[in-house]
Amino acid sequence: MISISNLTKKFQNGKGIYNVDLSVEKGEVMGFIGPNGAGKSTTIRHLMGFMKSDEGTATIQGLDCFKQAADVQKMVGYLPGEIAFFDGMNGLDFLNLMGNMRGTYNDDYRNELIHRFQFDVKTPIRKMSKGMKQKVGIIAAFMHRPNVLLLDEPTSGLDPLMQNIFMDLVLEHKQRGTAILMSSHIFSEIDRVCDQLAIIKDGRIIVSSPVDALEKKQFLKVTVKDEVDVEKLKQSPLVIEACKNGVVTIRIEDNYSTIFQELSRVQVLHMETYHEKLEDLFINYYEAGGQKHEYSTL
Ligand SMILES: Nc1ncnc2c1ncn2[C@@H]1O[C@H](COP(=O)(O)OP(=O)(O)OP(=O)(O)O)[C@@H](O)[C@H]1O
Repeated sequence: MISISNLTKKFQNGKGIYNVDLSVEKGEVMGFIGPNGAGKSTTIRHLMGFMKSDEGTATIQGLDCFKQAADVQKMVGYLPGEIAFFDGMNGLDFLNLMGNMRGTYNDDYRNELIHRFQFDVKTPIRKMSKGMKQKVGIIAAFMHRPNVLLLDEPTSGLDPLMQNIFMDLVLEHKQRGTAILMSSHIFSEIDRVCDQLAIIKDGRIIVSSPVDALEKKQFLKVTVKDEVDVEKLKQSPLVIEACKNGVVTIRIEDNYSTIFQELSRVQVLHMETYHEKLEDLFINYYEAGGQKHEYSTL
């Protein structure tokens, strides 16, 4: 439904996006992450037809995002990173304006969303907090039940309760077959709702993978009695990820028998398991430019 092929846009300052390939199918949520200035919003703006690429194509449901921008913009639910509001409007005025621009109305669903987000539509936009403005943007993006949603940092400014309501909403739309591309800096949110993940850095996609396929390592942190025990473990066939102050971090790789065998040779004072979080995995990519860090002996 969302398809980007070899998309390249070079700004005069040398920044931009290069050879970006992405596709999001019906009923799929793709998390789009990367450091500040990596090119997430630029990619999403091409999908909305706001920018003409130097090379490559972006299509949504078969429509060319630049050449058929008006049709794309009517169809898609778009939440920009920063929403531009007109002066003097309240929330309801803005939602009405968006409905009129699209020419599609679903008042029952719009009211349901207003209720779910506990949003006071009468508040003038100039008096709204950042979170309230974000709620207006979310309702505007979802209220026509689009087949495609492009969400640029959607939970920015939302409190944890509202973040939960938002994620439930994303899961509901995914269930009904919506294709969703969502940029985010929040790893727990990606873990919870996304099927696919793309990491962009310096304008280039460095990882594109189903979230399930990302290898999340598991570790055993063992506190041993003394340096002699530490040395014994270092000399063993176990994969030692780190050693610090008598705490040895061992990578678990379905080698439980070996682990128990080797631990029986040392005096264990304390032991706990630890799962690598999605966040740890990403930080490695962010810092290493696509090269995963290997061992670190602290
Ligand atoms: N119109 C423009 N003219 C020149 N440079 C631009 C323009 N738009 C974006 N850039 C630059 O392109 C790069 C990518 O910006 P973009 O806004 O896409 O990043 P991002 O990944 O969305 O970042 P963030 O997480 O901070 O929102 C940045 O270096 C930005 O300064």
